[in-house]
Amino acid sequence: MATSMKRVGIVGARGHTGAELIRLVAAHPALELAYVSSRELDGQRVDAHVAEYRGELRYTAPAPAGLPALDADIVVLALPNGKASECVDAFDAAGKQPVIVDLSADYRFDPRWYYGLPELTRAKWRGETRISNPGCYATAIQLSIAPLKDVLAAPPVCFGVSGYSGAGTTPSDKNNPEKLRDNLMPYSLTGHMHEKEASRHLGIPVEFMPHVAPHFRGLTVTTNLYLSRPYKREDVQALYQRAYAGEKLVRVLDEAPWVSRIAGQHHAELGGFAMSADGKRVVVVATLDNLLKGAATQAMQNINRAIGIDEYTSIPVDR
Ligand SMILES: NC(=O)C1=CN([C@@H]2O[C@H](COP(=O)(O)OP(=O)(O)OC[C@H]3O[C@@H](n4cnc5c(N)ncnc54)[C@H](OP(=O)(O)O)[C@@H]3O)[C@@H](O)[C@H]2O)C=CC1
Ligand SMILES: CC(=O)N[C@@H](CCC(=O)OP(=O)(O)O)C(=O)O
Repeated sequence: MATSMKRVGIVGARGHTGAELIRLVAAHPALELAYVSSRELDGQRVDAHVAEYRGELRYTAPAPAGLPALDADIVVLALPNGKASECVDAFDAAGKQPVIVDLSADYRFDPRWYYGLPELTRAKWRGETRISNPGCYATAIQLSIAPLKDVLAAPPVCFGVSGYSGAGTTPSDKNNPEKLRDNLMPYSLTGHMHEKEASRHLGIPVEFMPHVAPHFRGLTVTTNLYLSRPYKREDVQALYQRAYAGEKLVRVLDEAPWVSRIAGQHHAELGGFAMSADGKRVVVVATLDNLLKGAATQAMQNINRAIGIDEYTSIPVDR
């Protein structure tokens, strides 16, 4: 084992996002797993559940108070919403300060935490080691709106459709394949957490209407933007191309992207740019894999930056 390897602990590693993180860490040249936690899989071998991981590690189920003693350099919290603070408090109480990346919504409104959506907030990082990872829809919404946010005549309206892995593994209507068959399930049509999150971080009000669909992974956000003056389609598209020039994980397309093409991919796609006849309304379509750019891949970008290595290490970015 190379001594320069940083050790990662994943708390909530049985879940969909935890499993994706195990894959990314397994492929990483500078990271190794210190521990992966799951109450349900306690004692079982990791390689029995995540084939990409090769090693002897088994899942364990430490209580939050036991986490600091496990001595990870980086701790990823992949727990349901509302569960992060007991872990964070345990590190505070023990006087330990690993890099903590929280995948839940718990710290997305806390100014003491860095909100890590690198393509939009990279310049705001001040060396914080507490990083709040954005929500999946909130990532797609912000990437869709950011290039035009200063020329809008009204709040953007975003229609979202997610695969059901977005609803995690705790059984509910939103991840029940029986109830989703031949169905599109609307929910939280006003006031969704990601509506508040995107509004807060863009600094403008955003309206968001989520739905969940029968596919497993990948989401689409279709956003209607009213513009304060007429634009030509090529000018809008050029604005997006400029905004994301050099971004390896954001691709600006001509046509509207399809969710079926983004499953398993690490980047987000933006396209469509359908203009109204008067040039004062544009519709932008975004897709991303909610478990990757919407969660684990974005967390890996944030971890890489926090430990001072290339942001894309271990993330496949081939075109
Ligand atoms: N799924 C997605 O697309 C995205 C999810 N997120 C966020 O990431 C986090 C994880 O999501 P996801 O992987 O989908 O969730 P899952 O439901 O798939 O996994 C949750 C994990 O937490 C553990 N867990 C569940 N309940 C508790 C509890 N009460 N106390 C301690 N551990 C618990 C589970 O393991 P065990 O029960 O075995 O201990 C499991 O490992 C959530 O906050 C989610 O909002 C963010 C972006 C996208
Ligand atoms: C389909 C589905 O249910 N999706 C989840 C979003 C997943 C996510 O990013 O959640 P957090 O903001 O909690 O991290 C939802 O709408 O709550």
